[in-house]
Amino acid sequence: MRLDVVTIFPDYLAPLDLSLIGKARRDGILDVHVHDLRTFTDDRHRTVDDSPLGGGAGMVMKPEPWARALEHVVDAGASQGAPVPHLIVPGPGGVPLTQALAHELAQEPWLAFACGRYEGIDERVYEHAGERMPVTIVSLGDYVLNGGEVAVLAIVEAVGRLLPGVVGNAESLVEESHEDGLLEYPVYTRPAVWADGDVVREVPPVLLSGNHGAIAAWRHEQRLERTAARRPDLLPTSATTGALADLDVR
Ligand SMILES: Nc1cc(-c2ccc3ccn(Cc4ccccn4)c3c2)[nH]n1
Repeated sequence: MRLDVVTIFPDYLAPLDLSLIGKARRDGILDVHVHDLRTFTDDRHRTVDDSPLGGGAGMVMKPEPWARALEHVVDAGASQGAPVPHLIVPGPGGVPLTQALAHELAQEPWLAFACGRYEGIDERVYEHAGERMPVTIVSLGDYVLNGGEVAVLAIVEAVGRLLPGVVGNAESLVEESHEDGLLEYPVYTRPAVWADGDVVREVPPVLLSGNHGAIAAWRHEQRLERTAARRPDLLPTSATTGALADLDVR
């Protein structure tokens, strides 16, 4: 998979050289290109922003540098088995990043990311790009960041780890939070008895029993309990189920 990232803070994407994503790049699973938006300015001050038309606080990112940058990305990556990338633009008003969306994006051969800053990017950039490639605005959640770079790091990690060969043991991707609608079970390792100062902390005995059926059952119960306690919205409510049954809704 090819990834192109356009940003005014290229160094913000340095973490993509580290850990599993960095290894995926070295293994040729990911091909990441980071572009400095200021490369595509045409004035000696390398201006990327201006005051908002219609007034208001802050600054807005100018359209021309973005149009030039996206044209460069399309031209540079044309040999990707896809003529254009799917452009992902992080924004507080986007569709939520979910595990399902991460799986969808992991099927694509080429993603491009536009990292906005200031109060956002001139709306005509989305129109211009949308006439040339698929564009999706993606939100990490209902809070406001200062720019798109942190969101891109999160999206690249969520998508990249789903690619074959990135995570050593693919089984570890299965019983994770949000993969099958339940939160993950608690995990433990040695020592089985931890002398934490004057407190002795033991692991649940079932985990030491060697009874794999009992361990699996305990872990599933833990997932149900945790989900009910922390994310009841993820559980099919009995009331909802009842109502649907009453309405005979298929
Ligand atoms: N889930 C998310 C994503 C973002 C995000 C992504 C990109 C940009 C570019 C600029 N800003 C700041 C800003 C502030 C006010 C209104 C609009 N944007 C961003 C915020 N915040 N929360």
